[in-house]
Amino acid sequence: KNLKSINHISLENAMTPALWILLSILIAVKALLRWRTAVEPSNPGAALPGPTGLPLVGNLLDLKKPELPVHLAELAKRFGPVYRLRFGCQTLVVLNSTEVIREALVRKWADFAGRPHTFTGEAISFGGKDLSLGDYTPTWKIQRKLVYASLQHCFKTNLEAVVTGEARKLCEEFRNSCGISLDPAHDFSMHVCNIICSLAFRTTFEKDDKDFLEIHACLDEIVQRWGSPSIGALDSFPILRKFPNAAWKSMLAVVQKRDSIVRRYLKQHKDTFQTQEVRDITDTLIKFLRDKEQEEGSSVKGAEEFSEEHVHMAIVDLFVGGTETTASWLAWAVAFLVHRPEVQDRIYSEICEVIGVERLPVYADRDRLPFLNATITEVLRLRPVAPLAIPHATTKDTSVAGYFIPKGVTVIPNLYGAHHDESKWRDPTHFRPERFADATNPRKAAQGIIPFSAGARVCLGETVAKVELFIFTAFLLREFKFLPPDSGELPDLKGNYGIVLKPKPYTVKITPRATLHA
Ligand code: HEM
Repeated sequence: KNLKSINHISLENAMTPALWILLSILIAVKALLRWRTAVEPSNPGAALPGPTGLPLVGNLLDLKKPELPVHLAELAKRFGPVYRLRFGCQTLVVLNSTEVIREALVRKWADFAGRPHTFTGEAISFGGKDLSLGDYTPTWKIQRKLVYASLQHCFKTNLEAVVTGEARKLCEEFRNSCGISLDPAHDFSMHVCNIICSLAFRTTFEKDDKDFLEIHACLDEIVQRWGSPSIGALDSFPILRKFPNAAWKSMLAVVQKRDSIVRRYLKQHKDTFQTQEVRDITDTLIKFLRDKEQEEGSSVKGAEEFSEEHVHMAIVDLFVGGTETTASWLAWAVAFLVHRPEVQDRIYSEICEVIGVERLPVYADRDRLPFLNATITEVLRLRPVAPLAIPHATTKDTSVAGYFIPKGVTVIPNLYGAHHDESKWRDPTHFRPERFADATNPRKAAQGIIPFSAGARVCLGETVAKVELFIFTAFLLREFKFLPPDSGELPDLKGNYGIVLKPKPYTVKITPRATLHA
């Protein structure tokens, strides 16, 4: 009867402002209830503290902050070292201290070894066949073991020679540019990329090589775009995938270009690492796993799914992981050293005293150069180049610091936050290598940082990176002094916070130290 009478009321009369308000409230409440059930199917992180979010978009405003790791560290001052954020249909748990990160990633490593399945991640990696973005599956374990075994093989056979060769070439180039104000970022990228190229393809790029510029531009663009909000939103708000997205379309075009370059390289360098050696190692590894599992009476999990695409993506990962990170670290090291020339002088004196001028530094010298090591550690602390690591996902219901964390939740280890924890570090924002050099136990002090993350997903290139950081820094500071450019402008130490934390472009003047014999 009521409905009938409503039918007789004209639309204009019915839609009075009061009715509009009532309807809007009803829609908002319904959306809020729906959103809550979607985000917390079993009311998981209810006990976890965290900032209040807006309906539907949750903590989007927090996650859009330009200096995200810094902002997340600020939130930890209010909510403690473990808290949650909500974003669309996702709940994120942020870990902000060395203790909670180690508890999760080391003590409960298997619980936190997963990666979130994202629409964008799967689209750029042949459906998740990626080493760094792939979830914790039996096939992923084979992929990781394979790459680890290959890198260990390189490490034992020719890593130091390859790194030394590139450090020598870099010094030669800087020698030719002495007295000129220049931006060293491009040179760092090229020589570090050449290390990966030497290891993977047994070939190197020449300066300004077209292929190098192309692959570098592709990977740089993918890393930059992937961190952008317009692409990130596709993972959190599935509805947006139905609408045209120019940024996503052009990112897919770059991914295609990346794949065609890598494919071309895989074809061109048939008899090197990624083909014969990788296949040999894969075969040996799978045979080993088969034998082992046959003994135990079950088949090798994941071996059937292992494909060429897993090798392809592993090579892409080595390029991305191995170029952007180390090159950015070198650029940060020089930027900080220009601000503190007396640190450069102290390292130079240490090298002269321990190694002398007759021979070149070798990796075995590292324990005898404590101040150089302290400087490397301090740059890793202040500017962890992967400040939020790569998002992890819980593989089962678990807990951190007593808080319940359900299966399938995205976990962000804020390495930057852990390295700037005021309860741990005095003057955490200041560049002071002395904090490690003058510590009673410098080795123990250095254990307070986790720039390579930890546990099942610890950086696969950590050993390679450590050789690179030591050899490059020792070679450069033994031969040159880095000064502000003629304009006198010091490098900006704030940086651009993307997936990789890079310094803003700057220029320096490189001057030779003294006549060296080696
Ligand atoms: C200063 C240098 C470097 C730093 C600070 C660094 C740091 C990191 C961090 C924080 C992660 C994420 C770990 C996690 O998700 O918890 C990572 C992952 C990774 N890194 Fe590095 N990295 C560096 C250099 C390298 C190099 C030289 C390579 C290759 C030769 C490399 C290859 C990788 C790979 C393949 C992964 C993915 C591992 C996985 O998901 O299992 N990295 N790195």
